[in-house]
Amino acid sequence: MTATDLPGALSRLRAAAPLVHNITNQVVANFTANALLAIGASPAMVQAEEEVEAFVVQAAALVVNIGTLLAPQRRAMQLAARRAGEAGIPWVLDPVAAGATAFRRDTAHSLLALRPRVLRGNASEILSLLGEEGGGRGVDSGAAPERARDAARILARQHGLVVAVTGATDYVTDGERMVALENGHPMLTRVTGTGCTATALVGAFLGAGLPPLDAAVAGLAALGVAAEQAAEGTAGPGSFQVALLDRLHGLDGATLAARARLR
Ligand SMILES: Nc1ncnc2c1ncn2[C@@H]1O[C@H](COP(=O)(O)OP(=O)(O)OP(=O)(O)O)[C@@H](O)[C@H]1O
Ligand SMILES: Cc1ncsc1CCO
Ligand SMILES: [Mg+2]
Repeated sequence: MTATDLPGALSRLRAAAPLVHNITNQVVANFTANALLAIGASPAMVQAEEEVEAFVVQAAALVVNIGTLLAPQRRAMQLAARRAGEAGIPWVLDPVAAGATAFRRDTAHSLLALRPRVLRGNASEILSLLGEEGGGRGVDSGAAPERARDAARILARQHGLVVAVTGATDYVTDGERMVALENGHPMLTRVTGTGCTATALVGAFLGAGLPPLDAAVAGLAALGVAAEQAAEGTAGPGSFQVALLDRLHGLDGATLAARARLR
């Protein structure tokens, strides 16, 4: 995956308009649904354990995010992830605050065992999944993404998936290749749920049929470039958040390729 592949990835997403099934947290449900619509996907937030298996098979991809985890929701996540695996529907895991409590840690590990195609977290979350001290504070990272690069590579190999660690620089690895992305803007840390949005966008590219590494790079690049554009001339987090939706909607392939800083 190089910057020149990004326009094709974006057109593919918009042509497919994939139905993305989200089981996510109550903080970001509205914003991530809007971000998915803005980029050209079709979001649905469906989390009752009674219906997630019947729903997920209608979707192109599943996004699982443990941000405001409750026991019934955890059961729904496990049911949906297992069914997605059986049906060959790709899914992405966001292990929000995985190191903070045993409940989150155990849930994240049980979901990892169900083989998501992509795991996306901040550095503290990725470190904690490998049993290392990640220094997280609640949902926020206390470590630089560079510290979690090795952990990401090991987790990717152990579980046979793609791991994306986000921060000032994002790193995406399948255990062999390592792509670094230098897009984004500090304002992304002043609005809640931008990591969750990154995860959902990765889900949209998975749903468009991209291979996991390409989907992760495309999702993070799209968010990073849209955020840079959104930050131009906004006064603070409120207007930035609104501008981010506008920029995801207006994002074009040529601009994405020109502004993406991949190495
Ligand atoms: N200092 C920074 N400069 C530029 N971009 C950043 C910076 N920090 C984070 N980002 C970007 O912000 C987005 C969210 O990443 P982050 O690592 O903050 O996720 P997170 O901690 O899971 O967030 P949340 O829990 O609020 O959803 C990513 O696209 C990342 O590249
Ligand atoms: C603030 C917050 N608390 C639980 S999930 C969430 C959204 C960012 O991860
Ligand atoms: Mg997060």
